[in-house]
Amino acid sequence: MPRNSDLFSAEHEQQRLKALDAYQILDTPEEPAFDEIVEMASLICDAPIAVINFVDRDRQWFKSVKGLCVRETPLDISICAHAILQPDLFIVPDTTQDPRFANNPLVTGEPHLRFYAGALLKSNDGYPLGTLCVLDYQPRELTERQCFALQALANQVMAHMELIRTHREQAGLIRELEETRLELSKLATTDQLTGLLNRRAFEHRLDQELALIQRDNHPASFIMIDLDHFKTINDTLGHQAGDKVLARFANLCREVFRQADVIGRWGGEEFVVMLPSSSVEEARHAAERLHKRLATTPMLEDTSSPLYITVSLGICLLAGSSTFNDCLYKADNLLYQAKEQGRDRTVYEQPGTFSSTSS
Ligand SMILES: Nc1nc2c(ncn2[C@@H]2O[C@H](COP(=O)(O)OP(=O)(O)OP(=O)(O)O)[C@@H](O)[C@H]2O)c(=O)[nH]1
Repeated sequence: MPRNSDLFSAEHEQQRLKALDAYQILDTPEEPAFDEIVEMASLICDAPIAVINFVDRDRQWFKSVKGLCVRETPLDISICAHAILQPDLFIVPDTTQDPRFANNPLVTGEPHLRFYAGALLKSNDGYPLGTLCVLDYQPRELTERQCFALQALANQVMAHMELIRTHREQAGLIRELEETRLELSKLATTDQLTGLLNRRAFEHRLDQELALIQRDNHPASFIMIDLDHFKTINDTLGHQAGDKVLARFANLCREVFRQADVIGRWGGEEFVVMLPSSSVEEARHAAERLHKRLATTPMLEDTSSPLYITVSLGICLLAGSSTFNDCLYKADNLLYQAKEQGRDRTVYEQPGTFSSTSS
């Protein structure tokens, strides 16, 4: 809460302007709620001019105004700038008789203001932000009841501004919560090292695809991929290098497979891909692309010699009659065969038999 002795200090002025900025009221459009208060002030005080006005850095700005056709005036001719330095209602019965205002251009020229009464608009931490004021073209006074009403209306202006501020802050909090929720849901579905879907999210996506397949009967293909001799990479180059390889491999998969294909990290050095509306033959083509790319793309380049890897794959059909576990079992079996047959190859399901292609 500012002390009276602080009222003229530069530091107090800085704090006051900060308090004003916090309401984000300056240069906002006219609003009926404020216009009605101004209308009531004019009516109750029987004054032709009424203004809700805020004292800014080098201007006074009118949120709502009746009886004048401007929305701001320079600070050096502002009567309100004097009003906000007073602790209470500021009344100038006759401006021509007050040495502070007798030469003010608003008094000596248009609109020839003669009477001023301003009630403080105070922030909730006590800073005077502006006034609700009434003005007249002739010298006069306000009754005690009018003074009371003017201050009560000024308090209503501030109560309304507090409400707007609280709404804005709440909206900001809701936005932040939503962002956090999205972030958390991304974390819950993403494998941190590779940025691919994690096992749980992949399973969920595959269940959805199975439900679709059961409806429209367009089978998908499922690929299980395992990096060959990955343990050797960890053992010879370290776990960190192993991590780099996994991340690089995930990026390569993103490039090799189509946008519509769903790629996940099943765990360790095992990856899974679901290719919607694709035959095993189509999946096999994608697998070939992967083998070829791996043969020409080093996974690590900052080693003594560039590191290339190979992978083994199992491909099966994901048909409407399958369950996820059937499919997993089949693909795992096919992958096992690929390893058994010497690695760096794809074994794929053919009706009734399993077939293998070596890369
Ligand atoms: N760097 C790293 N290594 C991992 C991660 N997850 C699993 N591994 C390692 O992956 C290796 C897998 O080894 P194995 O299951 O023996 O398989 P492999 O060496 O690839 O041999 P084959 O699959 O038979 O070709 C183990 O050494 C695990 O510690 C990981 O997130 N980062």
